Amino acid sequence: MKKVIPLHSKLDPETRSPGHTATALPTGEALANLPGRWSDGAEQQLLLMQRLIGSNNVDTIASMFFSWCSDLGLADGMTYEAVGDGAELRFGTRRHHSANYTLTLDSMELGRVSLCRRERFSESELLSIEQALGTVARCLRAAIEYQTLESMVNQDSLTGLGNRLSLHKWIERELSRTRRHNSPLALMMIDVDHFKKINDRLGHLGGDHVLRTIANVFKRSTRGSDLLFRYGGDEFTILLPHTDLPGAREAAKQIRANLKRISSEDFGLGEHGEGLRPDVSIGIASYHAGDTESTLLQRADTHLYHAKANGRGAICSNV
Ligand SMILES: Nc1nc2c(ncn2[C@@H]2O[C@H](COP(=O)(O)OP(=O)(O)OP(=O)(O)O)[C@@H](O)[C@H]2O)c(=O)[nH]1
Repeated sequence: MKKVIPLHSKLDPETRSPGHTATALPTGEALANLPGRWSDGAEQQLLLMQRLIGSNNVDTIASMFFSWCSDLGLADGMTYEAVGDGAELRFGTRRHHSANYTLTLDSMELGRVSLCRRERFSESELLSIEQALGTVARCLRAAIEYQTLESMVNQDSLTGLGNRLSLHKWIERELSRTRRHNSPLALMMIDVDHFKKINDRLGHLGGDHVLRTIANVFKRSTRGSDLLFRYGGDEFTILLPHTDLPGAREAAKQIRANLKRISSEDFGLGEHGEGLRPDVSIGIASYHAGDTESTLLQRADTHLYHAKANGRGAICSNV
């Protein structure tokens, strides 16, 4: 029969037993005086902690917890449902008996864990799992906080693309990869045409919606390996690793073609309709031996300037 531990199980060590930290590892004299069963348990918990310490990635923590459970025969399969986007990670094999937990720590939601096994879970096994989940919860909280801070530092909050700071980091990384492997690299500078007019007619919030919609077109029009950034205002940069100039020009054409497919309603243009439909100008530079971040950016910017000067809605590059 299916054994299910209800969601909102007593997992938070602070609420599980006030004044008693269920997941705290006994140390020194206290550990020496514990009965064998408990020192075995403490050893297992210590092993888990050693695996988890230093990991600031939610997926890695979930995977390490599952491998710990699996090594101890505590689970054949596991799912972890993250908070926020609800992304689900699956490990091992699905089985009949399950133990389900919602992880919270100090009122912060940390996701749902469901462990499953062919055999029923015994009370002492469930206790071990719950103690371990206390440790996992602390590591998850630190990882989630770390990832939130990291995205605040590197992400543009309006569009979800990388910001200028992360562009700087990625160009450096991709340039050294290109030099090492002698592989092509291209960079696009994109500027929305007459965006001031759009802003003036739709207001700042309407303008923001147009920028977000355009950014989504960039995401859909490029490869998973391409790196997208908002350079600032209505200007964007796309870094295309392993892409030569003809490839980058194709990608730029695809972006403009996909922009044309967006309806006026989706852009939120209201009664202004087609007259206000946004287009973009694109300047492309491909890597030349000796290029640095600034020479690559400068060349793409010069080509963008020519695209603007040529009447906008154009793509310019070095060939
Ligand atoms: N809605 C919105 N507008 C922004 C944001 N950042 C910058 N802008 C506006 O973007 C507009 C950029 O306009 P300009 O740089 O003058 O260029 P343009 O009107 O696009 O003209 P061309 O580039 O020459 O085709 C300005 O009106 C800025 O106020 C933002 O985050 N949201």
